[in-house]
Amino acid sequence: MVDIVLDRVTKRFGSQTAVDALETTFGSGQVTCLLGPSGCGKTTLMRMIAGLEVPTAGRILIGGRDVAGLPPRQRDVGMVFQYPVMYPTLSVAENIEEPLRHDRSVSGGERAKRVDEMLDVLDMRDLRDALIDELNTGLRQKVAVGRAVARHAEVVLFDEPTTNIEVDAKLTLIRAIKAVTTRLRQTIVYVTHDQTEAMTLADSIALMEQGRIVQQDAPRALYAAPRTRFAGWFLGNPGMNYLGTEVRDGAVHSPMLAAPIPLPGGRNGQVVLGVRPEWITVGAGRAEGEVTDCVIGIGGRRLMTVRLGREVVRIKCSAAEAVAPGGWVRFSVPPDRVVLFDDKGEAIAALTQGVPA
Ligand SMILES: Nc1ncnc2c1ncn2[C@@H]1O[C@H](COP(=O)(O)OP(=O)(O)OP(=O)(O)O)[C@@H](O)[C@H]1O
Repeated sequence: MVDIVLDRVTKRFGSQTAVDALETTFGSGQVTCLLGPSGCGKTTLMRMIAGLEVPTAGRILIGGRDVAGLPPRQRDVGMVFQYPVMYPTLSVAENIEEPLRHDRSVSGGERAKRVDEMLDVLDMRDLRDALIDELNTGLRQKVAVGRAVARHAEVVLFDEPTTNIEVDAKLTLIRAIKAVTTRLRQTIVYVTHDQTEAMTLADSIALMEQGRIVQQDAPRALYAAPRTRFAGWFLGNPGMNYLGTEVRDGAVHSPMLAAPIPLPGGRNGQVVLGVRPEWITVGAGRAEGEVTDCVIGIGGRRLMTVRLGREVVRIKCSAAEAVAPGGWVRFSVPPDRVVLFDDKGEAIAALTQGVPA
């Protein structure tokens, strides 16, 4: 197994910096998801790892080896793209086997074994002899996954492989990718702007904004303890609530808190209190606001929009707890579910809480 080390990797297109002095490691045998808004540099970074784009500055090391100057073929990197290239007149099994035929180190017996392994883990045994032309886009993409990983490359790169797939087939494909990555423990870099996909697949999420990785953490840690307001907003549906909150006598005062939270450093003034909609407890508390909207979400949960003074708070709750628009609701937040941010939008480290379950 190999890790991927990025050593101040930069890519500029003219005056535009697409990737900005990235310095990090993508763990060996792990799935790292590159997540971020459109244009933040995910694909460019991926293409540099693959050798399809040359960095303007910095080094990329795969398994300790500087890959500068190595063409894509010599990098031992498999790839799955949005639009896979396949042989329409060959069967599923033949398509998976095809790249292995070019590898002299893989014997005929070994090839057959790997094709069987792929059909098995992708749950495609029944489709072994089906032609690619007969498959829908979701199944074709599964075959593309099989082709890319059957080579047993040390590194496999996925560039938004589920983008063109219908919703139902998407879940099946994600499950298949999860099964493959868990079984083979290759080092995976997976580009997506779909946070659910990243939360499902990733051992580690590298959240990108404007060519930089702003936070790299396990999905649960990134979700529970965002280090910036951007991270709190980008993850979650909807993202974190942010409320301007007063600091007085060395403590944070908010009607949402049962008691003030002491703030080290003796600062006074304002901080921003961040809280996720589902972390708010409904039914009791000092905060009371008017419900302006209430909609049904995933699993029958309700998303209420509540006016609290001049602020707007979104709250996720059960159907039984929900209050119709025009009604009033009381609510509170436990102190260990609060993230405080300074005026630059950075979490106040001393108060970043542990990762709640
Ligand atoms: N070949 C190129 N020439 C000029 N600019 C480019 C080129 N490739 C990418 N860029 C620019 O670099 C920035 C990063 O692009 P990139 O495609 O890497 O982002 P992304 O995060 O993958 O976006 P998306 O999610 O939309 O695919 C963008 O501003 C883009 O316009």
